Amino acid sequence: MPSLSEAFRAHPVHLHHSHLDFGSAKEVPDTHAWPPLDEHLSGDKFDVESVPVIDLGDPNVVTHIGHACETWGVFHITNHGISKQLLSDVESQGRHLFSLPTQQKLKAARQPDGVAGYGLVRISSFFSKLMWSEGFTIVGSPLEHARQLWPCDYIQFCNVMEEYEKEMKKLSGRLMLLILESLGLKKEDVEWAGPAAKFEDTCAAIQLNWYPACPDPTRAMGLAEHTDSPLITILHQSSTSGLQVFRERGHRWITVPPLSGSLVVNVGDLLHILSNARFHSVLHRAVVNRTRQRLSVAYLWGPPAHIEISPSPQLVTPDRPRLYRAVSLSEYLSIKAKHFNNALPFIRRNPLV
Ligand SMILES: C=C1C[C@]23C[C@@]1(O)CC[C@H]2[C@@]12CCC[C@@](C)(C(=O)O1)[C@H]2[C@@H]3C(=O)O
Ligand SMILES: O=C(O)CCC(=O)C(=O)O
Ligand SMILES: [Fe+2]
Repeated sequence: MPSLSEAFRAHPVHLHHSHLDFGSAKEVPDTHAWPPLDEHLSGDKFDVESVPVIDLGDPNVVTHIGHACETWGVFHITNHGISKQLLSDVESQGRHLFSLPTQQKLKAARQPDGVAGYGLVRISSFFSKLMWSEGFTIVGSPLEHARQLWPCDYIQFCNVMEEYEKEMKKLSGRLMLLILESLGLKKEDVEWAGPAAKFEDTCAAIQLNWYPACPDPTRAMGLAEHTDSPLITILHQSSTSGLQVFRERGHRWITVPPLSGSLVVNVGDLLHILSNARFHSVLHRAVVNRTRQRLSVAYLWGPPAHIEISPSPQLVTPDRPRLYRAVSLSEYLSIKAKHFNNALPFIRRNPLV
């Protein structure tokens, strides 16, 4: 999605990517010290409810997905068809990348107005403290950055990431059809789905996140709370937990444990808009661990950058007036680049109109 860079060109983020050497840190320095987070660490022990697990082969899959999107905005999927081998390959390529010396990784540093490359996540600019993580974003071909990282040995990384992108794209299209059905919509209702509703033309990014072990996890933040902007995110987390979702009901953070072989699906802001707020984009964050490092691989999937997404007319009723104006992913990302977690109100329509 090269046109997405337009969204960031107007809002360059000057992050100083040469940050802490996490491996040798004996304590959390002031630059990375967040207000104490004791609640998140007890998450697992006291969680009374858990994120739904949905078998994509279940005959009632559509009902389950609709219910999960409405009540949670996040769910695990099993029977998704992505091979264990591919998940393990993508994980080992991610580890390979983050274990490179810092100076080498910085050769592929993301530019201030760019989308792809190595560095701190873009949202870091909204916080006064730094996060306990490193990221690498792939948009389109990973070739250019992979060559900077491994001048003579980049092919395997590219092959694995390209295969992952291809499989995730197929799975996203499949999930989108189930999601549309759960909203009572037909594939014909979504013009940009293209012939045979194959969703050939879409915008996507792979975000590799690396969370080193941390001497004091109560004072550090792996990835600060945010919602994802596009339609859906499919997340593969390694065997170490860290992902948490905010539960409006109960007003607390719930840990999403890694379930071997399953993937986590998040509702993004554009799906919230398309569903006229029936589905909620889930607020989530990643916490860190005292002894274990953690890798996660997020695939963020949306419509072509300039296609306008608006609340589906079938979901607008006298009881549920249209809540948002139309917005493209590109425009939405530029609003988000300015207003971050407060972006949705900027496209909210007066409910009485
Ligand atoms: C398509 C995109 C969504 C994203 C910005 C991006 O251009 C590529 C990276 C994505 C990501 C991943 C980590 C969290 C996030 C908020 C961020 O800073 O970069 C998301 C962005 C998003 O969903 O807005
Ligand atoms: O690491 C995680 O579990 C969350 C990652 C995430 O939210 C993202 O990449 O957008
Ligand atoms: Fe996210």
